[in-house]
Amino acid sequence: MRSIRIVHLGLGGFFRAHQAWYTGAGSDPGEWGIAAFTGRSATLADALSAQDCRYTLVVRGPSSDDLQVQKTLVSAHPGSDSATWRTLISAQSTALVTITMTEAAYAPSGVVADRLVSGLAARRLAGSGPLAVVSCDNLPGNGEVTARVVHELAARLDPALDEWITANVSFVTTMVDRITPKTTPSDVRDVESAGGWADAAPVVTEPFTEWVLSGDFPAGRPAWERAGARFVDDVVPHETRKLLLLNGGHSLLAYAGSALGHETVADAVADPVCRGWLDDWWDEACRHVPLPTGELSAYRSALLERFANPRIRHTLAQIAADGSQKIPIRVLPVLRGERAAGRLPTGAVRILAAWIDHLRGLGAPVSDAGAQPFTDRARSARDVLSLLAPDLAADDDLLKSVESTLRG
Ligand SMILES: NC(=O)c1ccc[n+]([C@@H]2O[C@H](COP(=O)([O-])OP(=O)(O)OC[C@H]3O[C@@H](n4cnc5c(N)ncnc54)[C@H](O)[C@@H]3O)[C@@H](O)[C@H]2O)c1
Ligand SMILES: O=P(O)(O)OC[C@@H](O)[C@@H](O)[C@H](O)[C@H](O)CO
Repeated sequence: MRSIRIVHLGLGGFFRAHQAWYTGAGSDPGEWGIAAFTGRSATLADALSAQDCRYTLVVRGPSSDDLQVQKTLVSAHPGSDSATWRTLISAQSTALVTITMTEAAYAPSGVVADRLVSGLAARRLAGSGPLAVVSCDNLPGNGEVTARVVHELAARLDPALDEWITANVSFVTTMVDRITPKTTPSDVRDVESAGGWADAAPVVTEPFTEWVLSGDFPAGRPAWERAGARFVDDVVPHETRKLLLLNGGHSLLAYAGSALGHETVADAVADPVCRGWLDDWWDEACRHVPLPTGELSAYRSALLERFANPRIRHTLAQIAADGSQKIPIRVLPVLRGERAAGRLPTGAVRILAAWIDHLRGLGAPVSDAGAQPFTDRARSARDVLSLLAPDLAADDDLLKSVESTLRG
């Protein structure tokens, strides 16, 4: 019998390639079972439930696949099943809540705050004691952000609950990394012919994986370090490296690469023009990552190989989504740092200009719930900048550089 010790919010591809894989590799069979909830729809929960929650993880290298059937998922639920959510969070055996919901879900009173506060209120009433909440989204200080939105909502609804959360809930900050594109119908067909069973919900991921965590686990945790996870006092240097170099590089390719007609990350990095742009960006970004130069050079080389993996079809359209949430995290810190140092960073400017071009209709389509105020202003780079980063809007040299880089 697989007992549920972890409840996950945001049942998608990444959670199944990353946290679920670490949990399977870092614990004995049946020891740390996971119950997972989708954001909204029942489709994936139903598909997984129909196959006893097992699924194939396809670890796709540049020349071959390694298929591994994953068994740590015990139950899968639609996000709308809030009664089961509260019951599972309230269970004494539950030690961890993990989250992969996208950046946009961490808005004040947004879905992450709402679900966590309702679950934690039920746990408090059940007297089930402390647990850890582990955010695995691409946000700087994701543990602190989660704590902030949860405390804000709880304090407004019930100050006694807020006090209980302070005393009982540990918010762990993590850097997560494993490139995991959306599963396609052809992935499903390939897994059926190679794996020998009709898996309706396989996940394709790259061989590389990284997880760096900082925080307390008052009710215990799997031995994730057995699978290579690292526990550190300070996640910041690791997350800055990853968010600026990997995610910032992805955003560059998503906007500037798709405007050149490229469809995937691998297509874009095979184009010497995009490669040159990536180098410009990485040269600038590296100046703002507090890690030794040698470490950054090695990371850049490895990253280029990962991006170039021709068998991983990571679409630029998927990465381009939610730019209004991602640009401030992935690009603005470098832009601000470079301007403060008196430099005009062409790599960062290119990402900003390419994002404005994307808002104007060039390249990947806009898919972003927060885009409207920016698309309304997209004809004026000054207006976009004023809304995005009011502190930079009066910087005429920067503005001129953005305007002269625009294509649309
Ligand atoms: N895919 C990757 O390579 C990768 C790598 C590192 C980190 N991540 C993080 O994991 C997140 C999820 O990635 P994924 O590939 O699993 O995506 P996915 O689309 O497969 O799954 C995301 C889940 O969250 C839900 N969701 C998303 N936004 C929501 C919202 N605003 N409200 C309610 N539900 C919402 C979706 O319905 C789905 O259940 C990313 O946004 C990122 O923060 C992904
Ligand atoms: O997942 P998002 O939407 O935050 O960003 C898209 C990609 O940049 C991202 O998913 C990377 O593939 C990932 O962060 C690699 O670990």
